[in-house]
Amino acid sequence: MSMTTRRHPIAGNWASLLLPIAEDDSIDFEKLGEEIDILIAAKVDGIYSNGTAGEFHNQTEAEYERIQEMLASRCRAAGMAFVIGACQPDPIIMLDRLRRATAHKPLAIQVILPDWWPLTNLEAVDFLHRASEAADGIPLVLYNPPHAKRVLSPAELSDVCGPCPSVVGMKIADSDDAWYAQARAYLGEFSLFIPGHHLATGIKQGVAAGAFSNVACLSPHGAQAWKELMHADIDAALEIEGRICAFMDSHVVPFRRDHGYSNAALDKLLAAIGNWGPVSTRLRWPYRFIGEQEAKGLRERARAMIPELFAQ
Ligand SMILES: CC(=O)N[C@H]1[C@H]([C@H](O)[C@H](O)CO)O[C@](O)(C(=O)O)C[C@@H]1O
Repeated sequence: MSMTTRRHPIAGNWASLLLPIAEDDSIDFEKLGEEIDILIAAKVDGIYSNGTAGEFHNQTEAEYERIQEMLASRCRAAGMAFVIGACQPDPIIMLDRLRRATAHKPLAIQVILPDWWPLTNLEAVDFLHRASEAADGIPLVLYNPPHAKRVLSPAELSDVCGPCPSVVGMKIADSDDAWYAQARAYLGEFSLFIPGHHLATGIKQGVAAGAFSNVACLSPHGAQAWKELMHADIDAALEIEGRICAFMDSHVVPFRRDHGYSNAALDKLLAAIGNWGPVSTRLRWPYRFIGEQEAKGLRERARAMIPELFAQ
């Protein structure tokens, strides 16, 4: 497949569907419906389910089904783009989730590489071929997070995804200028999604198509406005990025670095700081979550450091 035919228009600011978890550890589906409607009203570029922040690793198959059905029906009615995460560490369950996702006709389906015993490149190509067949024409985005068993370099991503034409994008962590140079050299034909708080840098570098974004966890509407500013005035957007990163470094990252909370716990903290919808900081057992009072304590700080994200 040539560079021009693989290029897919998927891009922009994608909001993560976070699960409202009740005190008894059940998913509150009524609140989930409200959350989807709020994200649709925020006019984000798209909504994606079942990322790490969507706790794909900690739900039953029946819950998986109900989450995707709810997202797809509401997005379809509103004309909102959506992506379904079929991600699962177990390849058999992942392929089954992927097959079931195709019925909803999402813009794309996200997969990871099977993640118990790390795959070789040959095994990864084999897996992506089988996933492409199961996806039945729906494009795939490979999610290779920094905590994956194998974190692939741009050259390795090209080796693994190149032979599988259904893979149109990748959701990966960025790094320094040398990484960006490698990404330009090897991954030009793919839509690359990088961490939300680096999106202005990724766009300035000519590499990022968008982000499945932690900034959208904090403020879906504000993250959308910030993304639009990147196309109008990249220097202004970079200046805001500096303050977003400063906020994350001083007030959010320490929960992981110093106290061992998971990335999903951080994303739910961001949503509770933003206070835009019915999502609390609660994660499903056995994962520990950050107390709601921490979020309340950071609301003013976030608004003082990055007012642009909260302007309506
Ligand atoms: C910093 C940031 O944006 N983190 C986001 C990451 C990255 O997009 C991904 O790891 C690629 O770097 O994806 C999530 O974990 C996810 O899929 O649920 C949401 C989280 O908010």
